[in-house]
This record gives sequence, C-alpha cells and structure tokens, in this order.
Amino acid sequence: MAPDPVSQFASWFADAVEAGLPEPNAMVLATSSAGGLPTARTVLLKGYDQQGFVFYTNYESRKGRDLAENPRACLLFPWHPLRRQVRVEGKVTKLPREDSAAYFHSRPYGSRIGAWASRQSAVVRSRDELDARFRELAERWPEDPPLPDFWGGLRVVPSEVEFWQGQIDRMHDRLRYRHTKAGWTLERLAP
Ligand SMILES: Cc1cc2nc3c(=O)[nH]c(=O)nc-3n(C[C@H](O)[C@H](O)[C@H](O)COP(=O)(O)O)c2cc1C
Ligand SMILES: Cc1ncc(COP(=O)(O)O)c(CN)c1O
Repeated sequence: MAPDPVSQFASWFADAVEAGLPEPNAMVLATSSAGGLPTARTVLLKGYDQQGFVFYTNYESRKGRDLAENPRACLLFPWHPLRRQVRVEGKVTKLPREDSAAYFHSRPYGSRIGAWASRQSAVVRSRDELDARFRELAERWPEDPPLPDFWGGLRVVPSEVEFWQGQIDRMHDRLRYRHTKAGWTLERLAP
C-alpha cells in the first residue's frame, strides 16, 4: 500500500481504467441534510489530487442544498468486476470560481446549455417544458454560454479512505487510511 491514500487511489483508478470498466470514474456520493436524512446519487469524478476528489454539479440541487447545510460527504467507487471498493469520507469545499469556469468551458456546448436549462432536482411540469427552456437558452447564447452562478465544482477533502479487496471465504482485505496530526495512518479492519 502507498504511504498516502491519494497515491493508492491513483494506482487502483489506473487498474479500473486498464480493466476497461464502464465509467470507472462514476462514484456514489452520499450526503445528508442538517436534519440527518441521508441521500445518495452517482456523480463523475473529474479530478483528484492531494487536495481531494472533485465533481461538478448544480449548487441548488438536493445534494447542493444538503452540502450547504452539512458540508460532509462520503464517496463510494463500486468497482465490482475487480472485487474492489473504495470509500472516501471528508469535508466538502466549493472549488474557486476560476476552476469551475475552466471546467465548465471545457464541456460540450449542449451540456453547458443543459446546465442553464435545468433547475436540478426541482419538479418540472413536462418534458416539453424542459425542451422549450433548452431552446430558449440556446437562442440566448448561440455560442459560449457563461458559467451559471448556481453551478460548479465541489471537492471532498478526505479524512478517511478505505480500500476494500474481495478475498476467498469472505475474508476480505480492508485497509483504511485515517488523517491524523502526524499525517496518514493505515489500519486493517475486519472484513
Ligand atoms: C453515471 C452517472 C453520472 C452522473 N454524473 C453526474 C455529475 O457528475 N453531476 C451531477 O450533477 N449529476 C450527475 N448525475 C446525475 C445524478 O446522479 C443525480 O440524478 C443529479 O445530480 C441530481 O441529484 P440530487 O437531486 O440528489 O442533487 C450522474 C448520473 C449517472 C447515472
Ligand atoms: C447533470 C449532470 N451534470 C454533470 C455531469 C458531469 O459530467 P460532464 O461534465 O461530463 O457532463 C453529468 C454526467 N452524467 C450529469 O448528468
């Protein structure tokens, strides 16, 4: 195992890509409201480094509202064909606006209009209403839609990261990194 969880993640992520897993960067993001109600959904990992794990979303979505009132999250990478799972826990911070802008402008035009057209997680009357909103916004910005102020990146800053590897007889390997004042400590957990 690597001395820190991000290096270890890099190695397992490379394995997941190499193995040809569909959407190896898909991860389940769990959040909870201030009242303690948990929800989970899939998002795409768009970057990671020693600072943490980054994804992009609508800040006013359900997950966005959860994270505004309770900025803690758990991420789960379900790499079943490799008999592997990685769980990340930590605090969540917003990406600086210039970083969100750089990513937003790298997205295809339609996805950028889509971000504007969708009040993510709100109730919509119909598919037609959604499509009409898309067309209206595409007319407004025939090219280069700006970054919406309600959209951008979030970073999960890890405090614990667990690497799970399936083994025979359900005697799996579970190795957990925990961030302490002294740096990262690595412990083995019972399967
Ligand atoms: C494979 C996959 C990847 C997804 N990636 C994202 C993503 O990166 N960002 C995002 O906002 N929604 C993404 N979604 C949609 C979310 O799962 C979810 O439906 C949406 O963000 C609204 O979630 P919420 O109402 O809990 O906030 C993805 C869905 C799937 C199935
Ligand atoms: C609504 C939404 N927002 C953001 C993303 C992130 O991916 P991309 O920036 O590649 O569209 C996805 C990917 N499925 C998505 O569905």
